[in-house]
Amino acid sequence: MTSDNNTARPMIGTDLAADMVAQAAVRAKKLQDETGVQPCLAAVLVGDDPASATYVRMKQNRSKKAGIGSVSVVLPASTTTEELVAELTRLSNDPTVHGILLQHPVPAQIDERAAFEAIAPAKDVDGVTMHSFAAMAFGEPGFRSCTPGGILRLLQTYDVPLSGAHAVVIGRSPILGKPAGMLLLASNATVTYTHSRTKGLPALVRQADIVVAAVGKPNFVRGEWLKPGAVVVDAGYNEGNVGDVHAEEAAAVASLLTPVPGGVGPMTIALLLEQTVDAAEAQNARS
Ligand SMILES: Nc1nc2c(c(=O)[nH]1)N[C@@H](CN(C=O)c1ccc(C(=O)N[C@@H](CCC(=O)O)C(=O)O)cc1)CN2
Repeated sequence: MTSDNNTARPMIGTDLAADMVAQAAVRAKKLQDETGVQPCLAAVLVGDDPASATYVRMKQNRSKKAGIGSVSVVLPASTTTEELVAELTRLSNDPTVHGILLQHPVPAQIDERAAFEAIAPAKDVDGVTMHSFAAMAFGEPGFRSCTPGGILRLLQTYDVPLSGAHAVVIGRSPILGKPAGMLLLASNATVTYTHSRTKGLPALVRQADIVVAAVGKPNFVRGEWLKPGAVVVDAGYNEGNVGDVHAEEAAAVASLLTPVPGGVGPMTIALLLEQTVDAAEAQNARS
């Protein structure tokens, strides 16, 4: 239950992410010491969107701290689908590269799905290909889409009961809302997907034990939409470090709430690095 002066407990991603990166660093060093192979992540950025450039830089800085090599490919905003596919195919065939990430979004003229599919499944450490999505949907081992995978880790670490819980996911993007719902379903939650054309959204959200907001609109989810005691995951990364949930209002109603910044964001990068080491280990074992 909550009261007028309820304050939700923050579900902090920073510390957990730091632990994950530290563990990835230990594994990266072990692989390098034993085989001479340093895990390597290639980041592909198309165009000059400042936020995307910042996220790529953050991924590369944290890779470096974890002893993971990084290769950066920056392509002009005028890049065609064919040119991007050719670059991703080249990286897929490069034996010194173990993981590939294509920063989303790409400029409008590019067929983003075609580009994602040019990433070899064995190097899809960002979990964006149909191969990875299918493995996740069937509960098979494979790379998970990083933000949804990070959200699940956070919920598990904070002992949030998932089995039988009603989770409402707001947003249906292929790298966030859709896979987040599938992972919750695999943990036996009852999942309601909602999106821009959903009618009566506040009433649906009010039924949720767990809310995942992945809609890309600052302060979209209001406190009055929430059931008292709900667990609220804010996966928004809007300009100015503002989430999709009105944090102050939500804190007065929710039992657990991810902060922005410091919640889901760091978990996204930590899972990317963990999966890059997974990929390097697997490719080394095969060679
Ligand atoms: N190919 C991908 N593209 C995008 C993804 C993704 O997972 N794969 N996710 C988002 C953006 N994103 C990573 O790319 C991302 C956004 C925010 C953060 C983060 O850690 N934010 C910090 C605050 C940032 C700051 O301090 O400046 C936080 O929340 O604490 C990480 C990753 C879209 N594109």
